[in-house]
Amino acid sequence: MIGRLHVLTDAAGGPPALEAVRAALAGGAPVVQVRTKTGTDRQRYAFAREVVLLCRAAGAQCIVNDRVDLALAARADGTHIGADDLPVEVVRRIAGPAHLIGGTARDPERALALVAAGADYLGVGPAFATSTKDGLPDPIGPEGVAAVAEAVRVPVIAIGGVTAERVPLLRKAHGVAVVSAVSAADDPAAATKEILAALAGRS
Ligand SMILES: Cc1ncc(COP(=O)(O)OP(=O)(O)O)c(N)n1
Ligand SMILES: Cc1nc(C(=O)O)sc1CCOP(=O)(O)O
Ligand SMILES: [Mg+2]
Repeated sequence: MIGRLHVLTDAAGGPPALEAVRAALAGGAPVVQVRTKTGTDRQRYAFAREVVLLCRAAGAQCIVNDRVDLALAARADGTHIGADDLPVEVVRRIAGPAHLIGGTARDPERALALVAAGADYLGVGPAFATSTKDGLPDPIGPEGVAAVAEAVRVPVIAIGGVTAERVPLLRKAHGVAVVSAVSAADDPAAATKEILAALAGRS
């Protein structure tokens, strides 16, 4: 089963992003997603592999965004697949049954298609407005997240503008994914703990 808090690395990667990963793991993050958008494949592989090793030492799961080849090369636990990446059924064929596969869904229809294709969990958003990623559609709100969660049997991870204060609004989600709430925090370990406490306090 996928963990309830996914801490996504800052897209720039490199030593500052690794520091944030160390802090998030120290704060108890159960899942780290390697989300790099720049650099050579060699650099991206090296970064992913370092994160995998840190996660392994901390007992956390490691997911690689976009690229199943990097995920397998770095021996990550899974891959998160977006609309422009290889199709989920192809990733499943390449990666095998034990590999965790997440897919991005913004509505129940897409969510059902991703699950039918073999997704183990769904990232659903943007739950709230965010400046971390350009070109996103309007926020779907907690109601949009709930509509997807009610349509599928796999865990739904809400993403986009999620903060510890907003976690109670996302009652139907299995968990949440964050970038800035941890990586831009003054104290990323404390921020991670705060989000975990908010998740634990929902039920
Ligand atoms: C948990 C989770 N949910 C959604 C996303 C977004 O993925 P994607 O659509 O591939 O967009 P990028 O992150 O690649 O910009 C995610 N990464 N994680
Ligand atoms: C990478 C990403 N994907 C989203 C989606 O809705 O698919 S929202 C998002 C950015 C999440 O960053 P923050 O926690 O700083 O808002
Ligand atoms: Mg992606």
